[in-house]
Amino acid sequence: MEPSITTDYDGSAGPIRIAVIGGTGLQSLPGFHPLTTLRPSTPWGPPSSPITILSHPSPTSGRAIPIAFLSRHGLHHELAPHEVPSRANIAALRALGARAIVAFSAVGSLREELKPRDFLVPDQIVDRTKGVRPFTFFEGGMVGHVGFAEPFDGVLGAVVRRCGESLVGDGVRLHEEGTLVCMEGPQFSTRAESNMYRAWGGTAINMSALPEAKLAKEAEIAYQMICMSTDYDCWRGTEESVTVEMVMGNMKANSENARRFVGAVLDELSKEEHADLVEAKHLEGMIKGAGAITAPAGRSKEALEKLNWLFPGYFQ
Ligand SMILES: CSC[C@H]1O[C@H](OP(=O)(O)O)[C@H](O)[C@@H]1O
Ligand SMILES: Nc1ncnc2[nH]cnc12
Repeated sequence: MEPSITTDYDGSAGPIRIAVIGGTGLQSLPGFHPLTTLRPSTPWGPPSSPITILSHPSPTSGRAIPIAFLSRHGLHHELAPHEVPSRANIAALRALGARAIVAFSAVGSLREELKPRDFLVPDQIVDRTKGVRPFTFFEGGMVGHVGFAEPFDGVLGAVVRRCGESLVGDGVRLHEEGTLVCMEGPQFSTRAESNMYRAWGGTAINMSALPEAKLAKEAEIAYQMICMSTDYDCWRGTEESVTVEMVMGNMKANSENARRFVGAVLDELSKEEHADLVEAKHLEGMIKGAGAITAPAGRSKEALEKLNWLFPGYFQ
């Protein structure tokens, strides 16, 4: 099976290494110059949305760097969290060349100090999805086990955390660490659940970190989620529980900050000094060992075909 990316992108702006996944309220990246739009297909189906290739000028060399942008819930937020085709999303971005992904997410705050409109760069995840979402590339005759102790990429995370200065507004803060609880949804939590997540040490809650982060790990892609707090979920007895209007209202009101933050992160990642990071050189080949547990005699042709689409030449 050949990679079947329909590529109008002629590569003239150089290889695509950096991708942004937009979440709720961030279906596009206004203010960035679009070069082309791609409609890729993958062995796991089409991704959530067309992939826009944007041109971003490197602040150091002035060179235009191509950035891939994908909208997690579709162009019009038509995909529920459990319907997001995360395997296709990650596979399509990797096939395009992306090795560093910055993923945005609107989250509920589980901590007083994480105020609505504050940002959080989490370093841990607790999985509260229910096993209904496809969550691995390794199945059907090719078993693989990757380490997930660090669900986000530490090197990419360090770069993202340095960009907090780009945020403007009264008291808007960047919180540099925290545990993200990823629940199944689409219904929000009960108060008992919300209090339990707080007792577990959760900092914030969303419905999108998984399986996205797991699949990026399997795909040898440096991945960091950037969260914007939109509500206090339902644990605070004193005020109204989370609603969609609350989430969208805060996302909209703070969209300029989200855009500034992405811009600052892209500025930083476009610098020559991060060339190895955006190629994820530190992860290259990692999956070869992790996927070698199935002896050749037990490997199915179908599984090998799919995996070789994603990792050409890795597995025989
Ligand atoms: C509209 S509130 C719930 C919705 O918002 C978050 O989306 P995303 O992570 O894509 O920004 C959350 O995960 C839920 O999917
Ligand atoms: N309270 C909440 N729970 C789950 N996902 C969310 N996304 C934004 N707010 C949320």
